[in-house]
Amino acid sequence: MAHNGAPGAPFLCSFCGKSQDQVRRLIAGPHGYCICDECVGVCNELAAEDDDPGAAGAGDPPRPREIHRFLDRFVVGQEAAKRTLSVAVYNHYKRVRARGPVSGRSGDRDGGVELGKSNVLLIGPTGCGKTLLARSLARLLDVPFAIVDATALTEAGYVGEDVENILLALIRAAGHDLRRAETGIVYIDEIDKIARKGAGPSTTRDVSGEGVQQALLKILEGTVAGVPAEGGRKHPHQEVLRIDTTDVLFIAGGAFAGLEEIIGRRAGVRAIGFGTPARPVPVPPADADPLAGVMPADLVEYGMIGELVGRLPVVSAVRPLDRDALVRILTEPRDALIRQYQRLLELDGVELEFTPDAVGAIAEQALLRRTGARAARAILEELLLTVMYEVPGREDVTRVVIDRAAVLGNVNPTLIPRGRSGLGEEAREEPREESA
Ligand SMILES: Nc1ncnc2c1ncn2[C@@H]1O[C@H](COP(=O)(O)OP(=O)(O)OP(=O)(O)O)[C@@H](O)[C@H]1O
Ligand SMILES: [Zn+2]
Repeated sequence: MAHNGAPGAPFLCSFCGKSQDQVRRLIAGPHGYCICDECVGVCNELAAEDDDPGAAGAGDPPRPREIHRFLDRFVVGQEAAKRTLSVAVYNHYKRVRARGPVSGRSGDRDGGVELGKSNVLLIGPTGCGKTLLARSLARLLDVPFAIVDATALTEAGYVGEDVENILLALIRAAGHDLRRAETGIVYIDEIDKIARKGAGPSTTRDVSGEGVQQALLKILEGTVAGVPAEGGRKHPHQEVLRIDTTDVLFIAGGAFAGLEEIIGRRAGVRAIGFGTPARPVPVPPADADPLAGVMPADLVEYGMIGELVGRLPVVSAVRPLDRDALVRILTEPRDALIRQYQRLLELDGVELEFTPDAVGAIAEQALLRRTGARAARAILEELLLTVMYEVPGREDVTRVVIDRAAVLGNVNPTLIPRGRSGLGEEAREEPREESA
């Protein structure tokens, strides 16, 4: 290591040996050691790699079982989707590693075998964990994650956003580090809303969804895309970022309302087709998920173009959340909704307590709204509005108890003052009609 001891001698970087006039900046440390700006940069990169174990390159990708276990910490139920995603993600990052870094790649082949991408299509009702699954995967792998809405996209030439803007969202999520962006995950929400016009029950778009689907093909498959650095439309004077999407994992999600009927009809047609079937068509059990048996042809009939379906080879379904699942979502995950509000009130020095039947009542009310766990948040928000309004500044209140009656809106939550410990009926606040 160069040591800057000799008087009069030029200062040198102790790491690379360059002198002050060969670098932009030379920083002197104690005992005559120095470091130049270039070496600081290298050190930063090394440090970033160290605390970035999931990113492409270092180490083995987590095994499907580990991925599943990690997802369990954040997502309640949806076991089928977790299994499928665990395998798809494991295979995806295994392929990425088998090929090596994008920059040093000779071609897309590995020992002559084409390692195709396994982008994922997640179907199922709204608010049941599709986005959460994708987000949790990105968290596990420590890769950049972007959510984009398919309804905002248009094919080139129409008013709206070019599909390349999907990648801009990813680049931003990667802190404008293109190499890192190339290892990320993109969740494309509402993919069902770009179904072809005239097909499927949900055709609300004016601009042909088919064009958008076409435009998505290349990006999903893997291409070097040009992304306008400022977003919006491409124009000649704009800086264009080049990003290779070969290693980007795309997860598309959509509710596909009405798909059950298409699946059912297909299954039914086969059963009552010409002649009597030689063997009876197996009837799925009554409680089976109707979406679980989805075939590519069903998605095409729904209005997705075949090529796009082909580029989303891994398909899985999330199920509607039942009362039980909603109760667990409210209470179990690390950042469960009820825990969030408890923490919030803790900051005011107040303990927030829900009786078990109160949690059940919240779940039941949420079921009625048919927006999955999203409804639970809305209900809690409405329920706790009075509490969150009243409690700050009320030095006398130490505990708030929410029971079933409070959830059902018959009475206000019980505010328990200092010195009292039980659920005193006399402490219950009367529903108030505040005069302004
Ligand atoms: N299975 C689940 N486990 C835990 N929390 C869930 C689950 N499903 C939904 N949630 C909660 O509800 C919120 C909304 O869910 P999410 O965004 O995953 O819905 P989605 O299925 O992607 O719906 P959409 O297609 O409308 O975006 C999540 O942020 C999460 O808090
Ligand atoms: Zn140096």
